[in-house]
Amino acid sequence: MELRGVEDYDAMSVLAAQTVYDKIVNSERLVLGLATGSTPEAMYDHLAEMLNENEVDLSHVYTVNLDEYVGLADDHPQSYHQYMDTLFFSKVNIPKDHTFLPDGSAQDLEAEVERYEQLIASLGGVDLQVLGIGRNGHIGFNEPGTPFDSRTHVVDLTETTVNDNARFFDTVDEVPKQAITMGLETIMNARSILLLVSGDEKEEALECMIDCEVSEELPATILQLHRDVTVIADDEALE
Ligand SMILES: N[C@@H]1[C@@H](O)[C@H](O)[C@@H](COP(=O)(O)O)O[C@@H]1O
Repeated sequence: MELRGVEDYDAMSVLAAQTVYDKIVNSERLVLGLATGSTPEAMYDHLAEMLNENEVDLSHVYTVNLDEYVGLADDHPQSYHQYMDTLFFSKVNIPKDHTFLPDGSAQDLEAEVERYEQLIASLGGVDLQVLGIGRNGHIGFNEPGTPFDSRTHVVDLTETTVNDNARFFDTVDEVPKQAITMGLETIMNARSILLLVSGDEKEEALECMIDCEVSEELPATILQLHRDVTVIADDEALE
């Protein structure tokens, strides 16, 4: 695991964007795993700017997102579909039919998780997976206790996660209580992982991800077992 410390949120975002940019321009074909949440927001901004300034052709890029809330339609303002459209896809020219997220409004959720896992496999797996981390050490929406051999699945969100994400909704009651997420094995199958961590509220989760014994109770500790993880963390998260 390579740990790169940077001064602040913006420095983290620029370095992350540069890392993804380099991978895009140096690949003949690339499957990018993408994350949502507040952490990667500025990375998407910088990345879109770099790609547009240099008029980079993106026809070789495919994207698969980590997760989506259950029960929110694609056009719901707080759905991850909307997040990705607003913050990234609408700003760059990745072909529309190359971008994928789980369908949280699917009637048959079991069929949907199976479809999504198959889709990732049919793309040839993820080359570079961008990740954030929850305060309780979750990655994607894999909450503490999720089996390490999990594939894409439906999860019940913990109270901590529901409360943490309530800031994006009008009231906490509007936060969905379930989500579809790539599983821990799905994430570990990515050839490279880029984990972004910012802010003092993530300090404990980061410290534990690096130093705690690997345990299903602390999902992010599984990353200690991956061969190619780069962590970009800012001073507040590292202090
Ligand atoms: N499902 C997302 C994760 O993918 C994200 O990494 C994490 C941290 O979010 P934030 O970056 O807003 O702190 O929680 C959310 O629940």
